Amino acid sequence: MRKHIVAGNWKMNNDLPQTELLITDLLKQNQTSDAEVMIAPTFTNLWQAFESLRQEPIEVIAQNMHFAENGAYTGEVSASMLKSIGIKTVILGHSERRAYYNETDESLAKKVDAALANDMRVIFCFGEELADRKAGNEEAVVEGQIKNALFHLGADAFKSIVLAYEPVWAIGTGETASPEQAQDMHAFIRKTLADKYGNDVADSVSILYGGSVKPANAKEIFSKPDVDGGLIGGAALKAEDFYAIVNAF
Ligand SMILES: O=C(CO)COP(=O)(O)O
Repeated sequence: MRKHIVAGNWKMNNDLPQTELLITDLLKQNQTSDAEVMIAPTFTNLWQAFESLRQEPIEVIAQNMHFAENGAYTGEVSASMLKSIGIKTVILGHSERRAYYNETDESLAKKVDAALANDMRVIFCFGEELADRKAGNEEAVVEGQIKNALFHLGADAFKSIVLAYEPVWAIGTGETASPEQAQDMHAFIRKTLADKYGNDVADSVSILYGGSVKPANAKEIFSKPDVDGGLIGGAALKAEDFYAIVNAF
């Protein structure tokens, strides 16, 4: 059975007092589903969030990291630094990082290696832009992003990889992929994995959907057989909405 995962990507939202308030609200919610729940606050609040949730079934994860262990990389944070405060999972390759910070398949491959070398789990994000979909190139784009950043790995490494399909045109726009579009792409991703690594690996990797998931559409999206969870942006900033999504499984 693949794990169901619902992860909240808080992006550059919530200062420390707001982070504490939202965590207090999250802890008032009731979980009725089997999903693993994660939140990704910004770097400055990771330690506080981790401490507040140490005994709770909510994992605190990071939004990004550098591929180097340490050195002259002003403004960056390494895997071992994250690990030293208890963080075990990192989001890599978010489309905002690709678009605004020049992250490429090549730099992401190095980040994935650094995370795995530090025994961290990776939520690897990818997805096509609107122009790609309009041109009918969405599968080729997604396949390229996965192959270039991940296909140097051995099959065993996929125990520590979660995939997150986030079509860029659906992020923060209010426009979601239809449940059928999400299912079609997730099935294609699983087939791409199966062709390279075999069915055992393909069937064991959780594939999350991200892009304007809301309480109103989560149930239908999560009902699709190849959708194993969600990476949630805007709706993760309200505890009731986030748990309505967590409980949509
Ligand atoms: O980018 C996302 C999660 O990483 C999705 O953001 P929204 O849910 O705000 O569309």
